[in-house]
Amino acid sequence: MEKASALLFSGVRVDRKRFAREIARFQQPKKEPDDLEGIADAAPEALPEVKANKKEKKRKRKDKDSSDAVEGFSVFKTSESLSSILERNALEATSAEKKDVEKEIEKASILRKKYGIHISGHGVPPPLESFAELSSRYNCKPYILSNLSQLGFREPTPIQRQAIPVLLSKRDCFACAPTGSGKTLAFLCPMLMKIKPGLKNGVKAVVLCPTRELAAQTARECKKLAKGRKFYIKLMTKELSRCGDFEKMPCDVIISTPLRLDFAICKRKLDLSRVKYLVLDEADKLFELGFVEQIDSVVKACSKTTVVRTLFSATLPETVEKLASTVMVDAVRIIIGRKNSASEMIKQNLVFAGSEKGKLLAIRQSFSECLNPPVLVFVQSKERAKELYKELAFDGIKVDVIHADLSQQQREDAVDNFRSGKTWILIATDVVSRGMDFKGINCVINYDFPESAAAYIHRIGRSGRAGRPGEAVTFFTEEDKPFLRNIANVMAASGCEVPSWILALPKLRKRKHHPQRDSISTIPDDGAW
Ligand SMILES: Nc1ncnc2c1ncn2[C@@H]1O[C@H](COP(=O)(O)OP(=O)(O)OP(=O)(O)O)[C@@H](O)[C@H]1O
Repeated sequence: MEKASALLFSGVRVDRKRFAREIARFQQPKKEPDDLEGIADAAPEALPEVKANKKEKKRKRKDKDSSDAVEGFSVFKTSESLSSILERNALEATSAEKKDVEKEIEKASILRKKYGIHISGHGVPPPLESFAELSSRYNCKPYILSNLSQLGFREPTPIQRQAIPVLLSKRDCFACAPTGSGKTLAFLCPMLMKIKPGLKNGVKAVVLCPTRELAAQTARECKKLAKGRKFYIKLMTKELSRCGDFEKMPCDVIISTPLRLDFAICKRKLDLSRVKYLVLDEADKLFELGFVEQIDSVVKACSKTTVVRTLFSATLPETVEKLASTVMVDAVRIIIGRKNSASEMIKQNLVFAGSEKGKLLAIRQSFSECLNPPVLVFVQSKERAKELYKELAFDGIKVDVIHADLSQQQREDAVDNFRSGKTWILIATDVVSRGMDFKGINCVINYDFPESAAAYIHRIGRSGRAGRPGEAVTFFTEEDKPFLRNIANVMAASGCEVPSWILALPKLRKRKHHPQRDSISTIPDDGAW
């Protein structure tokens, strides 16, 4: 991660000469009563960071949007929240006004408690009580409310209640909420409310996702929410990134993987200097080494001083927060429930299968006894995905497979067929473990033990979405045993029963588990058949 940190944002710097006056202003000591609010509401593990943040220099951006592009990140921004109004008007406010504001703060605090919302950062705007507040508080255009209603979304989910007001007040934001809890809408809704459609001003918003499938899904969701307004929402396809004429093409929102966007920036001169809104979805994945250079390039290209940067994921390790905080300005941190935990809607089980052969027997037996499609089966590599597919297809089950060796069209078909019910069982590598919203998956089977607790949380999070119940079964063999504890901790934290001997296993320093496994085959290795 250190190497990543050195590489990432290496080109970023603030023009100190140019912003000398502002820097001097913000270096002056300033009373911050709102931090107390953050501490009171913060999740227990967030507290040390809140304290640490207090010691940091507070940076603010200019009040008004400015199209001035600087190389690097800037600097000033003010959010007009209740708490900052309280601070500003402390002296003049009448006692009646003060009481009103105090009441509002208390109301916000009660709402946060009710929905398990933990925040840190100063001057955090109160959560939404309902979607109707989008218009009463933020002047939301009717088309968005009408689209929300058509999508059947009656109430905001907890992450939407808090993240939408934070992003509408133009604050940078780290958001961590369970899988299937509506994070996509939490960043798309304020994004569409904040930008204006039209040919002028080029690209206004960028959403980065780690896989093409997730980028395509997010683009579709964005179009649904934007229905009725003439937004140009572009999914960055391979063809577009290689041949797109971005100077002529109207484009308000780009949704892309890092590689394709970086390619378009470098080779097709895609101009992102007027982007107002940058989302890194599945941020912890994007901050892994393979993506770092491309993320750096995109972040630098989004050079508008007032760009709002936001990171979303169901798992946000501290290392990622630390790295990202070097580029975030005056950010708000939102955690729903417990940080880095699995959705409580999923019933989780561990199954000892002994050996690789035992796993094949166990999955066959479970499908023959009770197959309740749709079922998603994860394996650790594309080779193993192909092997398991051969075995199960031979059993005459409606099974399909998805992995990185397939063409784009084959991957899209696999996803579509699974969504439409043509495929009952989808065997997959981790290409679809994050973000994919396959509605109504009944069971996720971790045929191969996941490489980490984070991978486990995302994989099983393909079921139990949007308040529906789900189930997850994880096979383990002798060689997986030393890694059981990490997963068992996640299970216990979300209320599942775990045998005590597993929780008593020694802690492991090694985080990732990628064992060499025997191939998946019914044919014995000794060739006796
Ligand atoms: N307010 C809402 N009311 C009801 N359903 C909602 C609401 N917001 C989103 N949903 C639905 O919840 C499901 C999960 O949403 P989404 O895919 O955004 O989850 P997520 O938190 O991003 O999950 P992941 O961490 O796996 O990416 C989707 O089917 C979405 O349509």
